[in-house]
Amino acid sequence: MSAPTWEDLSIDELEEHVRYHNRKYWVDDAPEIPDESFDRLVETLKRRAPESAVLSQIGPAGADVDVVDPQAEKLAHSPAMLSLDKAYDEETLLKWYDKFEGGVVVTPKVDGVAGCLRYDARGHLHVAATRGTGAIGEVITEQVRRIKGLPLQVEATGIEVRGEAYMPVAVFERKFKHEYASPRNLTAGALKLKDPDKTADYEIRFFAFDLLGEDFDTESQKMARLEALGFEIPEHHRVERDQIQATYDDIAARRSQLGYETDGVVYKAERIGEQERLGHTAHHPRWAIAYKFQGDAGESVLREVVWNVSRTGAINPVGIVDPVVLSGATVTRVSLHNLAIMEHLGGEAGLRLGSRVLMMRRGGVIPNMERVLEAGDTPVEIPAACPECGAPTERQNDVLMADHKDNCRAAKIRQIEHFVSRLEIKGFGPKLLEQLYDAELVTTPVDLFTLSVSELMGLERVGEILAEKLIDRIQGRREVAVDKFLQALGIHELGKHVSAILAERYDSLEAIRSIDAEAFAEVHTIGEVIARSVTEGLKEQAELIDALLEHLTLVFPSPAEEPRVEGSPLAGKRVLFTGAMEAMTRKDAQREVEARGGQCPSSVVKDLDYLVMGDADMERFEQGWRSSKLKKAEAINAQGGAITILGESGFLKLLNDGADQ
Ligand SMILES: NC(=O)c1ccc[n+]([C@@H]2O[C@H](COP(=O)([O-])OP(=O)(O)OC[C@H]3O[C@@H](n4cnc5c(N)ncnc54)[C@H](O)[C@@H]3O)[C@@H](O)[C@H]2O)c1
Ligand SMILES: [Zn+2]
Repeated sequence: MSAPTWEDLSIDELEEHVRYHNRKYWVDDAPEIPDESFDRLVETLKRRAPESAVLSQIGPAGADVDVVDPQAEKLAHSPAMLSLDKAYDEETLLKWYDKFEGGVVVTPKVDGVAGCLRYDARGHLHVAATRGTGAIGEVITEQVRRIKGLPLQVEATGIEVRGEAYMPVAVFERKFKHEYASPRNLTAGALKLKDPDKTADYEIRFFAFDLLGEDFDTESQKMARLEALGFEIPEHHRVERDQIQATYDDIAARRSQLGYETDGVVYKAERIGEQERLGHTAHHPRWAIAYKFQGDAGESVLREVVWNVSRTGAINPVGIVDPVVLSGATVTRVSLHNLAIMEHLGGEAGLRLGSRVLMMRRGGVIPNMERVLEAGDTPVEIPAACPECGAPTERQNDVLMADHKDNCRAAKIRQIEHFVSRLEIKGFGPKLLEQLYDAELVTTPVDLFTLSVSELMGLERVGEILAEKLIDRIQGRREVAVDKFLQALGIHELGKHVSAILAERYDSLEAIRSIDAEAFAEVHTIGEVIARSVTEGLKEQAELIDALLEHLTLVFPSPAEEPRVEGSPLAGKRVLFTGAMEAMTRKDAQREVEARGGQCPSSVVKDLDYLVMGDADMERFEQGWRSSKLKKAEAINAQGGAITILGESGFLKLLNDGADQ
């Protein structure tokens, strides 16, 4: 199957797409399409409209000056740090090769962040900068000093070294792969951290491949000199015309073993004299070219859409496509996420079977249907009933939902899953629950409480130790706070907030079960819809509730005010908790803060004093992970806020400080 095309776009549309994605990549650091797809897009524009002005605006410079942070200290590059010309086949490459004499040097194209390092007259690193717009970069000297293996002093005077900062794949896999899309974006982020000490945690490295300030006859000599000065250099091969394609094939074949991400192979004229003769355009040197890898993307045809009942009860589409090889693996199934996303993919006409589609592996992993290249003619049928239980479906905003019947396996498993998660009974993931359901050991939440060690041990991959642990956890939840219990019932609209209100206003479950919908609707923030859903839900679940009460004791909050701790450092402070802590629930932590005269706003506000999270999250935070709350707190601090970010241990210390006095 051929590689992706953007053939069906007009020239205006092509230009618009190029500009849009170029900005996403360079300004927002958040590309929406794989590089390969972007390169194809540019190629298509180049072929269809070689004179298009947009072609000369690609790259950081074309994304406007805001590539460079206006607040940052800047460094002017001289000569400018340019892009590379691109080739996608041997023919183009050979045409280029024939323009000069003396062969080429071939290196992998390192997919990182370009930068330059200047060493002063005594050989000390004195300034480092990003490529930025190519003409002007951001100074990142202190961050670059934290790059491991980079010489801070060299036996040379007044030189400039250029190359690529990158994150080794092993580091990405070990520390970041669950949280971040790509090592490249992470590298860019690590080099711009406000606190340069944190840069060290990213274990960034630097490949040098250019040296200014000394003269050489050949590219090979330059590489040898860089190495002698103590720089890490990428592997490089001196080759002639007949080896051009073979060298590419060889590097491509070893791509996954290189230890760093590469997006192609770079060829440079070996003789510096030839390089000077050829010169450069405003965009790239004429003496170098990048032959980019292909294969993470491919075309296929959508044949069928099947529907899965998801964990949330939504019925979601999965596309069945003609086999297509993406990054070396054959793909035939692709999640279409939900009804709205599926419809959006198909444009106005909706997604149709028989459509020619562009498939990609994002970040080389998860197959995704990127877009329809040519619409098919058979509309996808949206199921009128749940494929598992036959309950009628109905659209709810973006998803197809159904009021699943009692015998709907998927919906039942989901109900149990919700129950264990609200009761915080750890260890019961979806796989285990499916096994328990299919073995008819747990078909309702009540069954959990009569489950035995030997029954659990009969399941796949459950040994005695695990079985005992799991049973202990269930038995350890026989006393449960009433609000948790209410949430665990999985009644529509009876979530955290409403459960808390009920727990506070009533002191018995009987009272809660007999509340009057009309009266409840009057309660602040409740209203008619919620009141009706909750009261009806409690009636519908009467049987389940009765059965659960055979096993559970409900705990109501004690109305007695906790004694106030005087003189606490938390008095008058605003504290927000995020994520999970070990020693106490968030709610308990909030009570402790309030007992000390502090307040707990429900979001990151300007005058927040502390943002508190579990120690595990704190550790991740120190390694560069950022939740949206953390990002917001940092943004507020950047504008003069004074939010202290604390781990659980730090918070406990603050709590106890008060008690000491
Ligand atoms: N996904 C998107 O939406 C999107 C949008 C815009 C650009 N991009 C991607 O950005 C890149 C284009 O940026 P560009 O044109 O400025 O850079 P480029 O791809 O032309 O490459 C130039 C860079 O390659 C680096 N490089 C790595 N290894 C090298 C080696 N061995 N020898 C010499 N240089 C080496 C240099 O540091 C230089 O900065 C492309 O990969 C493109 O796909 C993607
Ligand atoms: Zn169903």
